[in-house]
Amino acid sequence: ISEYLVQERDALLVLKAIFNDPFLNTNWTGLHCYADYPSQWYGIQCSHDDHVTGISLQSMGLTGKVSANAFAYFPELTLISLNNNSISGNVVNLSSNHKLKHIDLSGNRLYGQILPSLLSLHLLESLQLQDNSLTGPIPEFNQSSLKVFNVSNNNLKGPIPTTPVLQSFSSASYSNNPELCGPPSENPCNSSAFSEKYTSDSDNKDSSKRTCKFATMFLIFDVIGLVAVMLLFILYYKRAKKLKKMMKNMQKDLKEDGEEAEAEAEAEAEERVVVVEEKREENNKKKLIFVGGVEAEFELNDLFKAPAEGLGKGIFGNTYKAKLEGYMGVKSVVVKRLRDLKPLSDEEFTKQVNMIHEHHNHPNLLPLLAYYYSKDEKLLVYKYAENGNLFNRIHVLVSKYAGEKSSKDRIPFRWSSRLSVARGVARALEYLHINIGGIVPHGNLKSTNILLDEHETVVVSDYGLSSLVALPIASQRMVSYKSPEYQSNKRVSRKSDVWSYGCLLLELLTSRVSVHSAPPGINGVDLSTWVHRAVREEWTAEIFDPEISKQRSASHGMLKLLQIALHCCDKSPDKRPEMTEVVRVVENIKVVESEDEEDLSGDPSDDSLSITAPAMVAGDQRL
Ligand SMILES: Nc1ncnc2c1ncn2[C@@H]1O[C@H](COP(=O)(O)OP(=O)(O)OP(=O)(O)O)[C@@H](O)[C@H]1O
Repeated sequence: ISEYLVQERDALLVLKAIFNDPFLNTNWTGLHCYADYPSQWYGIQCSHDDHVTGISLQSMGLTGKVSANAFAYFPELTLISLNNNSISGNVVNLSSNHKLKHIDLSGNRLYGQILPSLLSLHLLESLQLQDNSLTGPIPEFNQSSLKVFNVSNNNLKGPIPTTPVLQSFSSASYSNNPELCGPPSENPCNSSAFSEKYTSDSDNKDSSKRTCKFATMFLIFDVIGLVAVMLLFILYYKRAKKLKKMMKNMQKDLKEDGEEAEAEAEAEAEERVVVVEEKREENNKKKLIFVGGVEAEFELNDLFKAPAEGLGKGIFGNTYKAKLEGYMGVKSVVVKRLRDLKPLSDEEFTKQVNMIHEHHNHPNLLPLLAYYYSKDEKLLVYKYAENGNLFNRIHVLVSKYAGEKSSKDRIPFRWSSRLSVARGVARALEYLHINIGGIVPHGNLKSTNILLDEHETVVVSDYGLSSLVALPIASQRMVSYKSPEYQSNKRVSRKSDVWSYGCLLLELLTSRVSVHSAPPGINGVDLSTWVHRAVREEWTAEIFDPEISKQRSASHGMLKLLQIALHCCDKSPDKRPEMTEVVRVVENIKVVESEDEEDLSGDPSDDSLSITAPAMVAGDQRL
């Protein structure tokens, strides 16, 4: 392979050593960046001639101090995205990466100044450095290509340069830098601490007087200093001879001592190796614990060695799909690397996990296969759900025909499939509410946690984990904590799960993303408010996803499900139904036999849904 590719591979290996991440340590093993074998270089994008073009390692809990030239050996790099890690060091020198278009280093622990060398990146389109500890002034960015810029939540100082490009961004791009001033920030430059440094004209006279005084004082100090240095020099000269003699003796002693010290250091290093070995052995002794009668078909090492694909980062940490080929029964498994948990002892963790697998035996709950616990690593291993999650099924378009890029569509998601999802989730939630104690049995019911297995059976994931999450994180990220009761009196209960179920039903019926469970970066709608508004403003026919609303024979069932959804979403928890009641009503909705019966006239205003829905929403929503 060419010298350049070797250089790039070596630079990746340096990064690997810096991050020292157990997953990357086992995954980054390729000879060099092959476009065809991305799994050997997780997060690395390669060009067709095998150069590194992108480094995309977001939210992986990476640590380590990145050196200034860590990226200098990737001349083809167009993207660096390391956001939401804990990487420290200065903002790296990227002046030799002329092709860079996107830099996202936000949410790390970077410090020091933003390097002016970034000004030489003429193709730069986005620069995101927010949520770090950067200091100093903002360089005068003026690349016309720059469309996204964010340096908020740092400690940057001084006036924002008046270049047209920097002035075109909103104040949000600069917020929370107390010593940054001038437009577009909301902090005027003549105020507060800033004014002391960048003095106004009226202060200039005073300051020049002060400068004069200081100059005289400095002159006196200089003279005194000079005399002192001369005296010291004479003293030094006198003692030099004595010192020379002492040095000679010392060198002799040192030589003898050095031999002894070397031997000591060697012994110390050997001792350290033994400790590390012992620790490694201790970890190895801890094995994957298989639960629920699952046969131990693979070991921890197999998981680490298996080709892995990142599925995403959730509230508990990163989730990977690992392909274990050659094992009977299980082909792919999902590994959740638990991070950001409440501090837990081995016993507490095991108790919680036992609670999960003791109750996993329900056809609509995703079974836990195994778990692993050590001080540094906590893993949960689940069965891989072949047909993905409900969020993607509802919202994501896929290529209709392989190879035809323009023809994109959704996998058909007919009324009967949606009804069976509503039923499966209701049954799973009822089971959790009846069988698992605790205040919030699920706590995070949303469409990315509803999975479809190889038989299209709906399985709910992430149950039994809510009590592992610390309250500040739970209140930011878990769906139950978005409920009206948590907003008003900071309390959640099983009824918060019922509310989440109502939101999920509305997502299922409308095919709109719910604001309460939208994945990061995706905007959603407050669906309950939106449905009520749709009725009030008489565009009721638009509530339902056209894909199902044209199945006219199912309209009664759809209205019934909408009624249940709104009842579950009632602002007052006491007025919401129990899940047992919900299951009863959802089970009673008739499955329409013929799915082909469609209203081909395409006139939505003629739909019975638009006549019945207002009465239902305005009137009694009880089940
Ligand atoms: N067993 C599984 N089979 C298939 N896909 C899964 C499985 N478990 C999780 N996923 C998918 O992997 C992705 C990441 O999951 P993860 O649970 O880490 O985060 P999340 O569901 O997006 O958020 P949260 O942690 O808040 O629930 C999601 O898209 C999820 O649907």
